[in-house]
Amino acid sequence: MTYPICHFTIALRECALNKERAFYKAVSRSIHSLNTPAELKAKLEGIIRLAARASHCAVSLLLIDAAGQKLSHNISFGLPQFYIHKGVLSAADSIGETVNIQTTAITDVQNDHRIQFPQMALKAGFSSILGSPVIYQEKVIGSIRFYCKDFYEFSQQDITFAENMARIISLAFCTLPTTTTPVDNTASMPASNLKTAQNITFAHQSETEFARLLDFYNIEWIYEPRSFPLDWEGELVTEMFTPDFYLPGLDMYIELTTLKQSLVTTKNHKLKMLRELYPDIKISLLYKNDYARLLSKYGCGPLAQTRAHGIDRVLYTAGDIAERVASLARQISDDYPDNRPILIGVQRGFICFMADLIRQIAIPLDIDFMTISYYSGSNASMVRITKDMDLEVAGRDVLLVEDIVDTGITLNYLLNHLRSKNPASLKVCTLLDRKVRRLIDINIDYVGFELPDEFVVGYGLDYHEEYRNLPFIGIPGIKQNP
Ligand SMILES: O=P(O)(O)OC[C@H]1O[C@H](OP(=O)(O)OP(=O)(O)O)[C@H](O)[C@@H]1O
Ligand SMILES: Nc1nc2[nH]cnc2c(=O)[nH]1
Repeated sequence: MTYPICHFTIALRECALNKERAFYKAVSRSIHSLNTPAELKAKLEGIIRLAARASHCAVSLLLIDAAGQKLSHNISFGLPQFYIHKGVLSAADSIGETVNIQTTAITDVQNDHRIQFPQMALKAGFSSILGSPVIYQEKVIGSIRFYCKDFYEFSQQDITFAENMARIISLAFCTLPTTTTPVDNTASMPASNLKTAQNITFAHQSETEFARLLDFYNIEWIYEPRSFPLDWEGELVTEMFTPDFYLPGLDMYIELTTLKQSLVTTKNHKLKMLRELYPDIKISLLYKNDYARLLSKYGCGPLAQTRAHGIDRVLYTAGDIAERVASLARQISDDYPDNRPILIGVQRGFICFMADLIRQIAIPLDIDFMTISYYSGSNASMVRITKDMDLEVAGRDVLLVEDIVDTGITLNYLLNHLRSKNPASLKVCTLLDRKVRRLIDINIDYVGFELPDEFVVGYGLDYHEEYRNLPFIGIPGIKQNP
């Protein structure tokens, strides 16, 4: 099918008049891509990439599943892997563009009830989101979303751009046979259909390897996100430089280099020019051996890598954890200014968390421990205490510290036990909260991270007693025995 460009002149003019050439170029190029013989997926990837580059946002195409309930990231650019796989998004409870059939803006994701994974948005550093519905055969089939790092009041130009890109995506779907509805099927898609280092076409092997390392460590990256003009003849750009990667977490561009001396010399020259022309831009030229140095800034590195044998990917780096633990410790210090709480740890997974937490708490406190074990009762798994606390709890403020709350069975049992000892107050602090698996609804006062539905190890958590000493929390490659 061929789309005459004149159909879009109004949209093009709107963009051209309203905002930067970047929007105009992205709309124009996306329309042109519709008429190329490329496959649908390649066209959509191109359109999302153009939208991301023009808007300087991470951009994702989310599609609704066949049942009309679940919304999943299908093609995205600039989103970290943990954010893409963060868990099930309910189409009805999500930010609403797919239900209200209109472009929807959220300017502060941390304080908006429509955001289903605020912790993940916080970790990814997103502050504002703009979503516009994608309509196919008069039905909303998904949405294009723009994720901004800044708190941003989206302008009419941004909204017009999002709507135009959504319309172009709808038209791209028109190349499907008319009997097919383009619903999300990412759950059943092989992993290689998702955007990872495995399915981007990189120019060089070293870039593929570097992207895999970044994916492994869950470090957000964007491939070739921006070209910097370096030389001009009049208005015409005669020399450009496109760094290989941008790492939003470090606000740094990375250019990888091979050992070919001729290329290194040219790249060094271009980098020198770039630094002179754009002094605020941080860029590094990396040799292969420099990767480790860079990764160590994230609290991971060669040491962690060797110990991480069998880990598929890192969910929270040592740096992420340290940041969250410090923030929880600040909250706890503020909440118990005068009354020396007792922090109770539950053996054994709590060990790293509690050790780090108490060292960041700025008020006097006591610590104590309990050990529990599980056994099979007549028709269910039961918990029992094999080592109780040593300190007297009556009349004291008690804070129970857990590494993870999953079904809530353990916590429920422990809270009932502690309540019977008449503490003055009883609160719970957990590093990880996997709400999706909850069987007993319990209020948790301090939560480090809301965990997606993944079995995790590291930082005290084990799989058959392995991995407790990893400095990060990751997802093991093995399937967990229930
Ligand atoms: O919410 P629930 O489903 O009850 O699960 C939570 C429990 O699981 C973990 O312990 P685990 O059994 O892994 O033992 P460990 O602390 O010795 O690693 C954690 O420390 C909690 O006590
Ligand atoms: N190691 C580990 N222990 C758990 N206990 C309950 N959930 C988990 C988990 O995800 N990992």
